[in-house]
Amino acid sequence: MLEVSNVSKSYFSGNQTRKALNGIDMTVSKGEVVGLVGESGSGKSTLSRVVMQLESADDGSIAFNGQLVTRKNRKSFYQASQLIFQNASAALNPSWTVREILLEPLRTMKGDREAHIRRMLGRVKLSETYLHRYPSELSGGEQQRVNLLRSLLVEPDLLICDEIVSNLDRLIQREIIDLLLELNREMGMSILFIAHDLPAVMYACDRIYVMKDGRMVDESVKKDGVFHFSHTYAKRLFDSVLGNRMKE
Ligand SMILES: Nc1ncnc2c1ncn2[C@@H]1O[C@H](COP(=O)(O)OP(=O)(O)OP(=O)(O)O)[C@@H](O)[C@H]1O
Repeated sequence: MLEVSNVSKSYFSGNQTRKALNGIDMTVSKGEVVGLVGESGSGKSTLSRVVMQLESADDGSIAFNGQLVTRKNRKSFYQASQLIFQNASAALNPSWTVREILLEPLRTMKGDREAHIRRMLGRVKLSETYLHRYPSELSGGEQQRVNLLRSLLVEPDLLICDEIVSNLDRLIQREIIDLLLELNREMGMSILFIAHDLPAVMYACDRIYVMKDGRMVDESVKKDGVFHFSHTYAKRLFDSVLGNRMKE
């Protein structure tokens, strides 16, 4: 479904060039939940922005269902693929009600948009009473549900979640992750789950990529609930949490 091939990206600042992405290969197949981890600054968010064509790659290609994704055709890609960020409150327009926020992505939809929203509210376990509230009247977890729902309304095939549970407490984190997994099972939606929280990634994902200094250094598929890494850095990273897993 999503195929990232040999993608590189450099930034220039203060007379210096820094390679944020260095020959990255990554795939996400239909219905797969894939994790992307790595220390701060390893390039995870840059990769998600390049995939979404919010920034251009210097080299390499992004393909979705066999079609090359470019800045020119990114609008049609956005029907099939959605990106959500960590900071839900910043992503939601504070002067709009939840109803207005949710109507916005459906501007071009034909048919009963309000009915579609009411149907989808249940999926993220919010009631209709929330429709008239403003973002400031919602808890962090509720804001992230609205943010998530806004992305789900267009029924994407792929959801890229960039640190979406980082600011939430453990219980709410678990609720949001379980919600994502339910959507994955029921709608067959693929998920690229970018996070620092290794126990959460190990719990949620079928396969995990590990990035370091702009390179993809390791990859592992979950077998009998366990991941096996071979790269020294990845091993060290995951060994430190083995006794501390988010229990299924
Ligand atoms: N707009 C930019 N201009 C210059 N350098 C940038 C820019 N965006 C990112 N970088 C640099 O690129 C590298 C990768 O950053 P990126 O935000 O992708 O890392 P990350 O793995 O997502 O980190 P974190 O986990 O802290 O969010 C870092 O060295 C960062 O300083």
